[in-house]
Amino acid sequence: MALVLTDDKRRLLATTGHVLVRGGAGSGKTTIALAKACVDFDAGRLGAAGKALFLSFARATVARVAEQATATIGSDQLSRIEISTYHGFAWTILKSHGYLLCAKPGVRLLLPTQARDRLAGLDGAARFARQRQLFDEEGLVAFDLFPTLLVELFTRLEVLAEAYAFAYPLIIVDEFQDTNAEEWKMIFTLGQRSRLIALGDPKQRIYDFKGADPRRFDDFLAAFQPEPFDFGGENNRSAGTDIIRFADAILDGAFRPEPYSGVTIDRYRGQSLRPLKQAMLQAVNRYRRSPEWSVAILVPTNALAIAAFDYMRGSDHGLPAYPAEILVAAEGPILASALIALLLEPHNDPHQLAALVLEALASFEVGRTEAAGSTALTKAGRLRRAAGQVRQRGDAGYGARGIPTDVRDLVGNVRQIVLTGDPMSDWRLVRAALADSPREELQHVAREARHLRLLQRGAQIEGRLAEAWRANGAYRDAREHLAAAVVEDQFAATTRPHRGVTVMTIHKSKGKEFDEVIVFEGVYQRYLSARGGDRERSARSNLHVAATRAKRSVVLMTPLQDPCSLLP
Ligand SMILES: Nc1ncnc2c1ncn2[C@@H]1O[C@H](COP(=O)(O)OP(=O)(O)OP(=O)(O)O)[C@@H](O)[C@H]1O
Repeated sequence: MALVLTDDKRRLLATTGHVLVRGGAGSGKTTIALAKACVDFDAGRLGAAGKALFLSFARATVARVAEQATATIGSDQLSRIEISTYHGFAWTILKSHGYLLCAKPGVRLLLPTQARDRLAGLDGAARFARQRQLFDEEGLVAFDLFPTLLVELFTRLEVLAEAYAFAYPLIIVDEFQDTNAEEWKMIFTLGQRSRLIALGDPKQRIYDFKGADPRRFDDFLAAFQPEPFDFGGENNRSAGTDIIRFADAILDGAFRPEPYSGVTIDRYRGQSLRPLKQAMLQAVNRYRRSPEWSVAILVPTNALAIAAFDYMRGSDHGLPAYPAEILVAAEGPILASALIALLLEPHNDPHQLAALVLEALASFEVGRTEAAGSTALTKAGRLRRAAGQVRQRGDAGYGARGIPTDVRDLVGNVRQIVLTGDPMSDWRLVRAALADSPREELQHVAREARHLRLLQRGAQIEGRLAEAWRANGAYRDAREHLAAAVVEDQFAATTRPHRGVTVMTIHKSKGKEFDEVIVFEGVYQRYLSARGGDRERSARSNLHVAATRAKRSVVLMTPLQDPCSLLP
């Protein structure tokens, strides 16, 4: 790619202080920031050993940026640019120095699945207080606590802050519009010693519910007096189309009467996913002969993403199976897999195992969705009490019927299984035992566990289990092995950029780009959940982000029987 430089972009490359870059989707913010890092390196502004640090939220964004960088930047320059997620960067520091802030000799990550369990039912200040308590007393670090702890560490240990500033004299903060108050404090702290380049697009703010705030740009201007740049409507991603014009019109509803090139609105009939699959197959057909291409299916909810993914890969509805990939929050599958791992481990006492299964079921109930409702919390409480009964009273603790007795039967059946030492087939045997249970809750676990492949670490988990078997002739510590692989997965610096067809939620698509984007809503899983106020603003921003991911064309699908009112 030959870099096209406007006068403004040239001026940016020559700055020596803090910089704020605003600009629409695809206006080239990421690209110019990387070019700036190279210019600073060449001009000796990074010092003898300093690097430019590029911080982003999503791992796939990082992957795309890295790939882009590799294609356009020399290897000596590239070695002086470090690309990471905000979380990955903070964790690198906290895992080695976090213990200095708490009473424990070391710190451990509180995985999102565990966090959902241990923080269930808590909101706002109460949730934060509990996270703090888990850190202070147990050395457990929740993701939400990362920025706060990093600020504390750098404030108390100036020498550490100095060392990191020496290593990273230039820090580029991407997707600045979506930073919350704690993340902003972290950026503020980093900016006391390093030069900052903040990149953001107010129109792409889609994390209000996690504390993103429209005033963030003013905060930055006031705190750092950066040189401001605005690349406004420059469009490098979908040049030659009207995609950006259309996406901007989604924000205020002011659509023009003429059609928008590159944009199709498809009001589909019926309630099934068939029209979506047909649209996907048509898109694939258009790109079949290109060596590399990407099509994204973007949907409003996690559940719809999983349903669409299964539908794309299945063929029982008469359309050919297509090998799509998926990108969703994997908490449900991870918790389900933890339960299978537990059943794979050697246990002498069946009652102890049954109690652990009941507790794992409780964790699954509260942790598989983003925020557990009161029914799930009550049910989990009941399961935990049942686990206590079984532990205390053995056989007499199961009661006459209900989940505990089905768990007892499950444990009995699993103990009959002769494990082979081949992790994949043993895993499937245990999963089948769950699927065969008459109890819906246990069948649900089996269904969720099928989606463990959503995690990039399947092969690694298998390798670790195989090693455990070789060493012990049993899957000792299977849960630990699974957890270790999940931790690595959380911070895997570069997942590959997407090729072929990928299904994901709109939120997951932030910062990415694809040749073609199909945005789809079901009859019940809607883009817009309620008219007016914040809900409507956020639905408009989501659709804006979704549409602007496309390089060549975007198809927006909505049910004919009740079309989305935000579309023209
Ligand atoms: N100056 C430029 N010259 C040529 N191509 C460019 C230039 N800037 C960006 N591009 C291309 O345009 C596309 C979008 O650029 P980039 O990802 O930097 O935009 P962005 O503003 O960061 O987008 P978003 O906010 O949507 O993440 C990329 O494919 C990139 O290679």
